[in-house]
Amino acid sequence: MSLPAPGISQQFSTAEQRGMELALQAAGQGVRGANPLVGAVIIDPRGEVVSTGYHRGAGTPHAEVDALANVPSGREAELADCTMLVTLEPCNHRGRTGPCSGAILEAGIGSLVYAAADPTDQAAGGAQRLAAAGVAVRTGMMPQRAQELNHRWFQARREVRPFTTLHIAQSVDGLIAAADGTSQWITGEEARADSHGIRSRADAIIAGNGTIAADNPRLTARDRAGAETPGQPLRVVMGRRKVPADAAVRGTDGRFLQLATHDPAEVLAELAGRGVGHAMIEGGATIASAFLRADLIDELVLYLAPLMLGAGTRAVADLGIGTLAEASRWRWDNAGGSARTLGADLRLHLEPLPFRGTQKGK
Ligand SMILES: NC(=O)C1=CN([C@@H]2O[C@H](COP(=O)(O)OP(=O)(O)OC[C@H]3O[C@@H](n4cnc5c(N)ncnc54)[C@H](OP(=O)(O)O)[C@@H]3O)[C@@H](O)[C@H]2O)C=CC1
Ligand SMILES: Nc1c(N[C@@H]2O[C@H](COP(=O)(O)O)[C@@H](O)[C@H]2O)[nH]c(=O)[nH]c1=O
Repeated sequence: MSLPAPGISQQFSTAEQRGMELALQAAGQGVRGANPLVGAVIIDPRGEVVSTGYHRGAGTPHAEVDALANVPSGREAELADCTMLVTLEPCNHRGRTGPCSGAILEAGIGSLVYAAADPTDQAAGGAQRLAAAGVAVRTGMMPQRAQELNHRWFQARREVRPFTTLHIAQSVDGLIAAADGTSQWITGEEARADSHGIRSRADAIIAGNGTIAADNPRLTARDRAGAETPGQPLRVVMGRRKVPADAAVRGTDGRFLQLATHDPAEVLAELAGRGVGHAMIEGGATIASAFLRADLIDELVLYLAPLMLGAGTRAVADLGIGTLAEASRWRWDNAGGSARTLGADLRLHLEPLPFRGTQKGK
């Protein structure tokens, strides 16, 4: 069986289109990070949904495997007559989880439609493998929607750097520290627990030397009881002054790295070389602004606390924008929710506008 060239549209039934729509929605329940958002839906020959699945982040089952696990017991034998709609080409490699192409073959799915091709060398080739094994494989359905869903993840892959999340905990008047430099704590316990969730998923946490001097942070991922969670991220300090020997960020586990540079691209290249797929920037304002100026932030998680400081450190410093037409424009990111309350605070989730080719720093 030969595959159509990606992008060549084919005829798809209304039920298949509805299925892909549901798969895209399911994908949005996941979390952004080292892996893209992916959703999968299995429909039967009548067009009824048999099961739905989505990927919950690096290290958890892929969407196709989740959808297969959600097939109601007793219906497994029907899968040869069913179609799986998946937002990204099924992977073909064994990463932290097994290859999806293998799981699909084992389950006996008869037909598969995927929206976007997987651009990664290790993962690509899943469609060919399935087609070669006799599965009816089609693509060309909603490719733009699927590309846009993960547009910054695809960009990060193309640029060979980690997907990068900027975390900001600020007052309603946009400050991350008071006039005397104190900042602990602006956000409450619920919001901070959420931040630790991001830390625990990230492969590296980056802070600037200013934050190290002001806060002496540990930058570890901890649960609500204060215990370190398994698989700690690398703690990275960006700056030329040597981090003091007794700084908490050094820790004792060897997972500490100082990069004596002010260039965000250099930091991300170094981290990519060390296998970091997801980096989280925890401030302060100077390094956050440097990453923003270079258009290297893929996701912004902004916690807004109901307090005002009037004077202090602004969350973002000069971005080199002189007039409104040059504003750095973003959009609300629905993946995992674009706005929700966490205790007394608000959690806002944003992503850069897709395809903004004229962004400064590009
Ligand atoms: N509420 C929140 O979410 C957070 C608040 N904070 C607060 O923010 C404040 C610290 O912010 P800030 O002072 O901006 O410090 P930063 O943490 O951004 O560190 C700035 C330092 O990092 C080095 N550096 C790295 N990259 C660059 C660059 N591109 N340009 C210039 N310097 C660079 C320099 O040190 P060197 O001279 O060694 O090269 C510089 O002095 C503290 O008060 C802290 O409490 C911090 C994090 C989060
Ligand atoms: N002030 C502030 C944050 N500040 C961030 O947390 C760091 C302290 O980390 P640790 O020592 O590991 O607990 C600090 O240096 C800064 O990067 N985070 C938040 O979620 N809310 C807040 O109000």
